[in-house]
Amino acid sequence: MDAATSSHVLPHVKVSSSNLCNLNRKSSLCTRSKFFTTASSHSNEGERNLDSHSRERSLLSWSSSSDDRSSSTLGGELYNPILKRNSAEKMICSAGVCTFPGSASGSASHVMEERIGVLLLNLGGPETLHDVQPFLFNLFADPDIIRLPRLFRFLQRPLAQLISVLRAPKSKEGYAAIGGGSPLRKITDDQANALKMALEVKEVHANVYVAMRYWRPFTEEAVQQARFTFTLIKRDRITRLVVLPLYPQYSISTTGSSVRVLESIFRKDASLSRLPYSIIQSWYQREGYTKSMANLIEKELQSFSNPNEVMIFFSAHGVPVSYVEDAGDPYRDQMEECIYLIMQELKSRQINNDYTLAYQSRVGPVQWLKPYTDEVLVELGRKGVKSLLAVPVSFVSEHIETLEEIDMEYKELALESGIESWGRVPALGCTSSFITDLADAVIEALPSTKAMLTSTSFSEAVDFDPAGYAIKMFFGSILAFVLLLSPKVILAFRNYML
Ligand SMILES: C=CC1=C(C)c2cc3[nH]c(cc4nc(cc5[nH]c(cc1n2)c(C)c5CCC(=O)O)C(CCC(=O)O)=C4C)c(C)c3C=C
Ligand SMILES: [Fe+2]
Repeated sequence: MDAATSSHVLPHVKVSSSNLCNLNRKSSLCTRSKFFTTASSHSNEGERNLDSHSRERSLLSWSSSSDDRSSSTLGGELYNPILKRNSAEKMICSAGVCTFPGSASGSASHVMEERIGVLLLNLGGPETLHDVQPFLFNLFADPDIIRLPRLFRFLQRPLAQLISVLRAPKSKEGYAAIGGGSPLRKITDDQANALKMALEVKEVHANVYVAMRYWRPFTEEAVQQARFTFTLIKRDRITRLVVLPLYPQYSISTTGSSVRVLESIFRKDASLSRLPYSIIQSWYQREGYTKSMANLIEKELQSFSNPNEVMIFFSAHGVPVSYVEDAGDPYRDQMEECIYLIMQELKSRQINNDYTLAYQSRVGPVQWLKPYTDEVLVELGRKGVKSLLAVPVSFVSEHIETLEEIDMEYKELALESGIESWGRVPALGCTSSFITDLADAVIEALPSTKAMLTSTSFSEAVDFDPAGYAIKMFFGSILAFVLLLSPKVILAFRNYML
């Protein structure tokens, strides 16, 4: 994982948890009455089995009960949005410092200080052409990208080396065509800053961090790079973390992979394993996202001479079919639901265009999700479709697959196939309605943060590896025995030699 950071130290504000709520609402945040998110505090809930029923779907609502009025140690008037998860569980924020019942420091007798962190997870991309092959190596060395049977896992890295070397020339061409590198890091950093600002507007002061899965400017190993981010999270003494993958839909190959690495780091680190955190597994179903996408589509349709006749062409990054059919990846289901929700939103605005969904960017010899974007474009041209609006839907930043694959390759193919008018919806990037909604998602996820482990002893117990312990004990005993006897052994040896 790569780590770019945008760290702003939280104000040191202490609030007594017995002096909590003075609900003087100043923000639009508090006008919402109902919404839901898909936040989970356990990755294993999310990693392999994330159909819409098994995911934790929590209905949250804002409360403005006057019972919660009080003053804080800061004095003066406070703004305290209270987030209710259920009647027993409340998050209370004051001047950016939030209190949560059930947290170790949250008992009424404690004066506590919460430092909120948000960790954005993204894929990362090579920043120069020189980075392309090592970036591809990191990608293909990921067992969630090339899924080898356990028995053949030892081949993962040699295979990654081979494939990355073979793929690099084609990838380099693509990156060269978009200016010599991926724009992903800059866009993600901008999104991190925008999210921080959006949270500030809602009076939630948070540090926002970025962790990339496969690249950053330094050529370190993924896990070491991630450790860099976590060092910052520890340095900033974050007490509550919301993990927000920048993928609207969950896939084993994206969110699943990043979360797997993140949790393995947490598991091995005593202080991180006690940090309450919550993972927003997917957020394609949020109104803020679907409305923002619909806004972009509506706007772009206006650039056609006959907006009603334009085919809306959703193009999603594909995954191998085996992910969905064998490993239970919810990606396809979520993608279809996502398109449905966006279209519902458009229909509510009397936009009833034809639409279709296809999958792009397949790599390698296996079957990927169908239909394939290139084949559908040719088919649509053959059927007489004249105007087409491409909508990239699996990612919220511009990247090689929008800037090169869609804007260049697919556009050319479409025009060759008989499509006369071509348009493309930009990626959401820092669109304010979208970022504001991500801020809401973060706030909604705060009450469900939960530490991996809760006590030192338990942490030590989980770190305990019986096989390793037995080996260490065995060799340790031999060493101790030798050391104990060594003067005698040396003496005996000397006697023998002399
Ligand atoms: C939802 C988004 C993505 C899914 C799902 C996904 C799966 C996936 N990708 C590959 C192989 C490659 N991906 C590459 C680049 C790339 N992939 C995504 C997103 C998803 N990938 C993004 C945003 C990017 C671009 C980053 C950038 O630099 O701009 C590449 C490298 C580019 C290329 O050579 O085409 C490869 C290779 C697999 C195998 C996979 C699922 C198993
Ligand atoms: Fe990809």
